[in-house]
Amino acid sequence: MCGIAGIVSQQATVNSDLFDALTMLQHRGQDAAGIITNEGHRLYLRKENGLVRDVFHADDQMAKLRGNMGVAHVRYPTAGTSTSAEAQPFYTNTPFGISLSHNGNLTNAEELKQELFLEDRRHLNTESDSEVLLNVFAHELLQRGVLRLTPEDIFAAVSGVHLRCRGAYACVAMITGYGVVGFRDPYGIRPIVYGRREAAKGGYDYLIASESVALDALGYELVDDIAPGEAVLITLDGKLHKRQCAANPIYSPCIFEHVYLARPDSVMDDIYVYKARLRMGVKLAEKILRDWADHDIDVVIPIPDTSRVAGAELAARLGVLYREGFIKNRYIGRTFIMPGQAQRKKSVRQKLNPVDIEFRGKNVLLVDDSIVRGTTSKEIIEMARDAGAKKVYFASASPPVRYPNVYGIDMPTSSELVAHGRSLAELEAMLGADRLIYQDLEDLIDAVQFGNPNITRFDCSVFNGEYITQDVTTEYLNQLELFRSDAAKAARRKAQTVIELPNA
Ligand SMILES: O=P(O)(O)OC[C@H]1O[C@H](OP(=O)(O)OP(=O)(O)O)[C@H](O)[C@@H]1O
Ligand SMILES: NC(=O)CC[C@H](N)C(=O)O
Ligand SMILES: [Mg+2]
Repeated sequence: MCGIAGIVSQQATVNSDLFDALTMLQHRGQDAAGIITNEGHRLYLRKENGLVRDVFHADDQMAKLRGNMGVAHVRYPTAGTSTSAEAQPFYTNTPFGISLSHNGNLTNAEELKQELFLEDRRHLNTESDSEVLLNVFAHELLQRGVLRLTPEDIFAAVSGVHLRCRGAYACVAMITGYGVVGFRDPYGIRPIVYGRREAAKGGYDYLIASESVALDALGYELVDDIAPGEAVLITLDGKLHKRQCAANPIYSPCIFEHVYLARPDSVMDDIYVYKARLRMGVKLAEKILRDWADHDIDVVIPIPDTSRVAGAELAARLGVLYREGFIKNRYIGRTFIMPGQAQRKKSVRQKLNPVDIEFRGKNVLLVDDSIVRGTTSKEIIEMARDAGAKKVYFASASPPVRYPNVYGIDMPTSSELVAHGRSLAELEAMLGADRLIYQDLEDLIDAVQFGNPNITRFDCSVFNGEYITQDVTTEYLNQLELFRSDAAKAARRKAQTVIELPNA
């Protein structure tokens, strides 16, 4: 769930707008950030590990990113390694000079790598699936055999990508001297929207981004989502062209965006994330009232940040006090998307501190949006007890996360998921809760789908193990586990002795 952005502007420079867009998307990736811009025949790139504000810390670095068109990225790795060489945007020089930012994860990257080497004669320099995707797009464009591009050529190349790539991809690609194209896989697994802003000298500036919050902050009005399989091209002269490039697109966005990944103030696929989270709170309250009518909950306490919206509504519907019993240190990032378990565990205690008067002698219901590895819930339950709570109940606004994600969330290993293979009673004991309540999957789907009944299915694979692309075999999952478990990643980090050749 990286964050991507692309701008074609009628003004002179896009560097600060891309920086601002990335800052609005920081919650989607904390590992690395990058911006590439284009002026005339030249490209200007800066990418590095770190948060947006650290990567672009000096004014002169920003000033060097020249031009009125560019694409940008914040990374949360799901493939390859987390070295700066795999930070994005990626660049390839043939044909035309193409730069690409990708959110998602390809499920056939290994086969494509072979094809690219053996048949297309293209060189890949990293383990990143995004570099694979870029080279497939580049090869498809090269196959057009033209010197002067037209929108038709770009759309044909995107169609070619849809035929060859499987998995999740929401992308922005910049073709040097020509324009920026945004496209989305035929299932629309990861989000991507576009908007426009009137330019001072006439016409429009266009911004394509992962979430609408990026548009809000920069004064762009949301035009639409890019539909599954669709491509939206903005040429340097400010013209917009769009086309459905997939033969059989099927809207199936990832439901976990609404649970945790996205900001609540984003609207994606016409669904207001904030409202979806309120409805998750309503559904959870209904379940508690249904199954545990004589509950003795004194106070509902959310686990900041993401569960706040659902938690407040849950408390209101139960008619129970809602209190901010945990105070969050605003300088610690999101723990779930941190790279290693040791760092995640330490961060929970650094990040959240209890206000003990809200716990002392009370039966508290702690609410979180999800329980994934159990890092947060286990620590928090212990902290609530230490703060003097009489009973500690725990509710999750989503169902148990039991299966790996292969579409751009780094949950590759079922054994790392606390709910995998465990019953409710086992989980209660393991996490140390007096009672554990999970949202039912049908209720979660209802809560999200209510915002846009036209979407008839969601990717819920982390909850039900059904992978909508239908190409995810046990063998693939085993390979993924071997390569991307916390232990495997740590070993690779240690063994990394090669001097990097940054892409571009
Ligand atoms: O079971 P776990 O493996 O701990 O993962 C789940 C937790 O991680 C996320 O919080 P995070 O700190 O990433 O971000 P937030 O501040 O947006 O809630 C999520 O909101 C849960 O609190
Ligand atoms: N989370 C993502 O979208 C990751 C994008 C890409 N697979 C990478 O690892 O860089
Ligand atoms: Mg959280």
